[in-house]
Amino acid sequence: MELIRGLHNIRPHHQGCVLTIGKFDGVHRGHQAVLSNVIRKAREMALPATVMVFEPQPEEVFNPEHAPARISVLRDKYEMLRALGVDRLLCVRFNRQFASQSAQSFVHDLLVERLGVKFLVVGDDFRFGKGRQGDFNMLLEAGKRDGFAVASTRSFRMHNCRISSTAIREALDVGDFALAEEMLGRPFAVRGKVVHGDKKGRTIGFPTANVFMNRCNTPVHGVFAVRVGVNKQMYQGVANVGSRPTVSGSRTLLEVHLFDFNGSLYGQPIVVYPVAKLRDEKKFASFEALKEQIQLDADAARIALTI
Ligand SMILES: Cc1cc2nc3c(=O)[nH]c(=O)nc-3n(C[C@H](O)[C@H](O)[C@H](O)COP(=O)(O)O)c2cc1C
Ligand SMILES: Nc1ncnc2c1ncn2[C@@H]1O[C@H](COP(=O)(O)OP(=O)(O)O)[C@@H](O)[C@H]1O
Repeated sequence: MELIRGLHNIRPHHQGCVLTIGKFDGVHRGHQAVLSNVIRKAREMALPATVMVFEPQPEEVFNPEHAPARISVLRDKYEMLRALGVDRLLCVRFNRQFASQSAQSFVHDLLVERLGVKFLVVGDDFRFGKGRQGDFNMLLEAGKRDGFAVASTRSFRMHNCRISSTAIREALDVGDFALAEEMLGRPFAVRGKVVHGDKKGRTIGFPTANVFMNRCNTPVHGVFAVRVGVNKQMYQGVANVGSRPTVSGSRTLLEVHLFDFNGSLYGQPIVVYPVAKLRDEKKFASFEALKEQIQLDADAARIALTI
């Protein structure tokens, strides 16, 4: 899959595509259904299946305090789209200047002139351009004029519920990882590289591999029983996602203690699968009290992992 990073990297040979535009946060089963239609159409028309995403996402620019947590960071999205068979990922840098262009110019200058779209798939509630003035009907009109077809996606339902990134975030928030997995079509995971911390964990018998959380914004918070993939091996463990109020931490970290493991993980990529939520993070009166609680968490995690 080709990654086109920014509009300035679109070249004349990128003319002609079957295109879909969206956030694709989580690349869940609803997204997967849309993408498989895009790919089928692209193969039929002998054109590249192209996905346009915005980075950062519009809410993160306009309303950063209230932007929803990401289910998948761009890197994970890239991997999943590639695995599904998408040919090109166009990642548009979203900022106020980009957002201020008119709906007409977005369609005509970008979609038609530069990308040469022949078939466009968007949700029927898709809005775009300055003041969100562009909508599905405007795309249909433009398509008649400029020679491209437009199709809308229908909601993908499961147990009579619409699968959505919001529904998945809600499931993750309450620790319903089985439901999140059903909607995602794979288990939810947090990935990252192990960084150095304060070296306090080892002094209480719980060394923890620390991973920075992207954008300090994650859909899971608290203490979890987890499975951890390191170097093609799976371990069990207990993890905390939070800001560590007891030791006056600030930025959000994932910290994971692996059971029955003794070695160095610094610099290694790890993948952490939460299995059960044990409790919320809290501030303890002393580090000693926190240590006692972590021992209880570890015991509870071992039990949760055997069920
Ligand atoms: C299972 C588990 C639960 C934790 N719960 C909390 C908590 O409730 N509150 C808190 O302030 N820190 C919590 N922590 C974070 C500890 O403060 C942290 O692991 C310790 O300070 C060691 O940090 P270091 O890895 O940077 O040395 C938890 C850590 C683990 C592994
Ligand atoms: N069972 C284990 N679980 C997690 N990390 C471990 C384990 N055993 C050894 N380590 C190593 O110890 C480091 C964590 O020790 P810690 O004292 O908490 O230091 P830091 O503050 O740098 O995370 C990990 O990054 C990893 O390299």
